[in-house]
Amino acid sequence: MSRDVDAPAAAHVRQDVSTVMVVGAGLMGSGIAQVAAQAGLDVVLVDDDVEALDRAAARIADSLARFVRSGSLTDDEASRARGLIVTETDLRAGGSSADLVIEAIVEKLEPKQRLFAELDAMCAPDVVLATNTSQFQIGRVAANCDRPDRVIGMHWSNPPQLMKLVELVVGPDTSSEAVAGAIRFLDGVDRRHVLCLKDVPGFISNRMSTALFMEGVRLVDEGIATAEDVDLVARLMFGHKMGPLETLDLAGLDTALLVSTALADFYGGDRFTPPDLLERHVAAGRTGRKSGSGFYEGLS
Ligand SMILES: CC(=O)CC(=O)SCCNC(=O)CCNC(=O)[C@H](O)C(C)(C)COP(=O)(O)OP(=O)(O)OC[C@H]1O[C@@H](n2cnc3c(N)ncnc32)[C@H](O)[C@@H]1OP(=O)(O)O
Ligand SMILES: NC(=O)C1=CN([C@@H]2O[C@H](COP(=O)(O)OP(=O)(O)OC[C@H]3O[C@@H](n4cnc5c(N)ncnc54)[C@H](O)[C@@H]3O)[C@@H](O)[C@H]2O)C=CC1
Repeated sequence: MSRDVDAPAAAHVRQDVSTVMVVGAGLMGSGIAQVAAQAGLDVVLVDDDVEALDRAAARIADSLARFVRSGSLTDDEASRARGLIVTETDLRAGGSSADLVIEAIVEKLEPKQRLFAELDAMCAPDVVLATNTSQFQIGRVAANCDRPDRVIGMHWSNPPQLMKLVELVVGPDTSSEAVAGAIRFLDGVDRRHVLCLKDVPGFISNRMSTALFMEGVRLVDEGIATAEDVDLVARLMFGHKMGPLETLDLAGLDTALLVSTALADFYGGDRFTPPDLLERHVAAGRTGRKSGSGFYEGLS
């Protein structure tokens, strides 16, 4: 097939990554930063909240120590990984040196769009900007960028340190070179990928999981089952490693509420609608492991 003479040539995309900037040092950003550092990459981990950076450093140290205890890492490997991560509150600290950026800030569209415009202005033109959004369409996240062909969804599973699957989401303008660069990076950090071929909210995984998670919450909210029994059905009948309510406590009820609300708004119907119980827990600050309680008590 001959190429349309008016079509712009595909922009060059940097394929070799030695420095990664991860923006957002919460549950996901800290885990992604750790995975990259364990693979020997330099990491600049940025958050606008200095306390979030302190919590991230503690979480990473704890996780590395667990890997040492289980024999998957030596002491030297753990301290090398820790030494490869620099924490910063200023985006510009990593903007000029990054070969790849992975955004993992709060699941709200405007802050993500603002951040992508800033990243677009400060990063080298051949750098891919990836978003770890749970459900926003990539075209919307990239709306204020001059490089939508170099923006991609890179949706990690929680906890990134343990989960091997990452979902790549192809936006309406994402180039095949950007997809190839993202795959090369994921291969290098020992992660498998799946490709979501259309830019739909929730992609593959969160259309599947949110429907299940919200149905689990609804069963509890309607007084039909306890959280324990809903989770036991998932574990023993379906063979899942964790039940839906345990997984929500792991992922963060606040993030899950943002995700389910956005999916319910987009798709309509009931399948993604957050039950009142989820809203009540979030309003009461019961956001799961990150706050110590959620569907279960005494979490850490
Ligand atoms: C919201 C979104 O957009 C999308 C999402 O991500 S939704 C969430 C998706 N994730 C899931 O569904 C997770 C489902 N759960 C699981 O796969 C597993 O339960 C799990 C991998 C999280 C933990 O595995 P497990 O066997 O159930 O738990 P557990 O026994 O506590 O841990 C197993 C080992 O990992 C270690 N471990 C646990 N967390 C760790 C961490 N953060 N870092 C390092 N090691 C860790 C433990 O110390 C333990 O080591 P030993 O075997 O040496 O004792
Ligand atoms: N929690 C989960 O299980 C999963 C979450 N995700 C997605 O990853 C992203 C992050 O989620 P979590 O880590 O759970 O959230 P979190 O709430 O733990 O962390 C978000 C961090 O981003 C920081 N932040 C917010 N705005 C910022 C900005 N403009 N610049 C720099 N830092 C900023 C906050 O201070 C906070 O530390 C969201 O898009 C979420 O939907 C994706 C997969 C799984």
